[in-house]
Amino acid sequence: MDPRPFDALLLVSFGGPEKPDDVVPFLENVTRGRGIPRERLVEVGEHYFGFGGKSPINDQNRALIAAIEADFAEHGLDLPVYWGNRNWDPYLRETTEAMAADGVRRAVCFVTSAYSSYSGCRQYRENLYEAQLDLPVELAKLRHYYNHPGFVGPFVEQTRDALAAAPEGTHVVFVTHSIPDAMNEASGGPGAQAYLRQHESVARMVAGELGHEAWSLAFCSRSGAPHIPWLDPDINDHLEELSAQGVHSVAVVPIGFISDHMEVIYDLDTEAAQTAKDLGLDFVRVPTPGVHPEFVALVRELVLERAASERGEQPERPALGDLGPWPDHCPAQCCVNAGADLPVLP
Ligand SMILES: CC1=C(CCC(=O)O)c2cc3nc(cc4[nH]c(cc5[nH]c(cc1n2)c(C)c5CCC(=O)O)c(CCC(=O)O)c4C)C(CCC(=O)O)=C3C
Ligand SMILES: [Fe+2]
Repeated sequence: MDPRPFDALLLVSFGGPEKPDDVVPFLENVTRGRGIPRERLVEVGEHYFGFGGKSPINDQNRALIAAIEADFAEHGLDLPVYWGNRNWDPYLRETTEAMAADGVRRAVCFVTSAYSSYSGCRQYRENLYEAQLDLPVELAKLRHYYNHPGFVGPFVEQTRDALAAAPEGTHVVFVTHSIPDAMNEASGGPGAQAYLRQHESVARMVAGELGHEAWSLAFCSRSGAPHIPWLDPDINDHLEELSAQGVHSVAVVPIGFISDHMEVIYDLDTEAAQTAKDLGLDFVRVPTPGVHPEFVALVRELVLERAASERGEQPERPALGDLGPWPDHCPAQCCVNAGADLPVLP
């Protein structure tokens, strides 16, 4: 259990409002310079207000950190765990300042987003670059883990359980966050479409593992202006299509999310569930990894893998499916956002 050269783990996440007064400033943080229409912001604000002005994401990160600390202790891994967000308190910069004051010099970063995209990867690398600027703390971001057994395994297990309790002929709909087509094109490098390919690979793996042939991939949480193309089909349109094709039962598997974010509890559990109800479709939503022990163990395994790699060893790099393990460092033009040229963590 040798974490050297690292002396801390930093959990890096999105952040979310804790109370009604936080909602508008949070949305302003998220959308600064992102060109999101006003109507969309009002609508998304309503989703948060509908849940008491509180996002589930912060409590989920607190639970994940507690589970990681327990797992580290159980395995004799002596590494303090810190937490910093892009859009809400505790902010990344404040956390790295606290880390510097505590004497941390080299921290490994686990980001709560599993796939390649500007929003889920490069933007975090921009944030991490800024967070460590002029501080004596060096940060290292862990590789993407969408195809790690500790991420895929819980989906396989929990989809199997859901199907065992669901009617014969249940169609599996894998769901992730929609992103603009252009963001998908740029993900993983110009024209690489890593975001879509990675999700297709995970969906194929889970369905293949279960020997389940009736499945598809759909998207939720589209925002942006209507004339800009985003990945589709939208989950609600897709449910209508499935119903028209004679499907009478669906299991929705949110492979794009590591825990039950607002997108999951609103866009899937509230909105898509209502669409299914209106169509007379049986609807079950499969859990996200959350604090599943295999997922918690993934964090430790990735930390030790990267530590070994930094020490010049050649650790095993577990990866399922046909895309192979993502490298420790993203390629140079990975997930570039059109128009922006901000410095990033290597
Ligand atoms: C790929 C992706 C992930 C990665 C998956 C992951 O990290 O898990 C993610 C995570 C999240 N996104 C979140 C919330 C929001 N995202 C927004 C806007 C956007 N997201 C986008 C994509 C993604 N987003 C995009 C392309 C936009 C358009 C603006 C832009 O081009 O940047 C907006 C603005 C309003 C709206 O447009 O919806 C909000 C409020 C929360 C918190 C949820 C909670 O509170 O539980 C989380 C974890
Ligand atoms: Fe988002």
